[in-house]
Amino acid sequence: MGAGKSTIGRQLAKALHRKFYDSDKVIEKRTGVSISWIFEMEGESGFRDRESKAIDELTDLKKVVVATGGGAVLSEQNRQWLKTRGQVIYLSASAEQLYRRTARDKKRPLLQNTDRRKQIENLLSIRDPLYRDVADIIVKTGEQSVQHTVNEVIRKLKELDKKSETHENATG
Ligand SMILES: Nc1ncnc2c1ncn2[C@@H]1O[C@H](COP(=O)(O)OP(=O)(O)O)[C@@H](O)[C@H]1O
Ligand SMILES: O=C(O)C1=C[C@@H](OP(=O)(O)O)[C@@H](O)[C@H](O)C1
Ligand SMILES: [Mg+2]
Repeated sequence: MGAGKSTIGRQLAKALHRKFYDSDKVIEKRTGVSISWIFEMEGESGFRDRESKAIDELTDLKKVVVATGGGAVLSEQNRQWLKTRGQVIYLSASAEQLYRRTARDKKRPLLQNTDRRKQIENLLSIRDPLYRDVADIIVKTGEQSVQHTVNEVIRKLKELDKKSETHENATG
């Protein structure tokens, strides 16, 4: 949360002339209520079920950019879909950066009414290995501008394409 998936994802899609989908927004549009409301009515597990359905559908589309929610990697099935159906970008950030970027947040239920700093550190320590497990590329998001980070993602995606071309040529 606060790494920049929604912000960078939207700009990346623009730059690549692809359609953009944010799984949280898809869920909100579909249900007509907010993510917070879903957490309140159905608990986290109800939200995760809806999220998984959205991830399945969105990762099945071709030539799109998808931003997931930060907890999507908790599901083994979601990780499998992400790994096998597309290229996964891990936008990594320090706990301190995530803390600062979510300072005024009221929309992320997991960050409300809690020691936000501890919660971010805790979630990051559980999730960082999962993000690394699914990621094809990792891009650090620090103090740089959104545009800078988008350019960095595009550069690394090109590198990845080159690598897979070389591999294909070598293996026939
Ligand atoms: N690379 C970045 N540099 C500075 N601020 C950023 C960056 N990415 C996102 N932000 C800011 O951080 C906040 C959270 O970003 P968001 O895209 O909602 O993250 P996520 O979808 O990963 O939770 C937004 O206010 C956004 O403008
Ligand atoms: O990390 C999480 O578990 C969550 C992250 C949120 O999305 P962002 O990562 O876009 O904030 C949203 O899916 C929900 O509040 C749960
Ligand atoms: Mg988001």
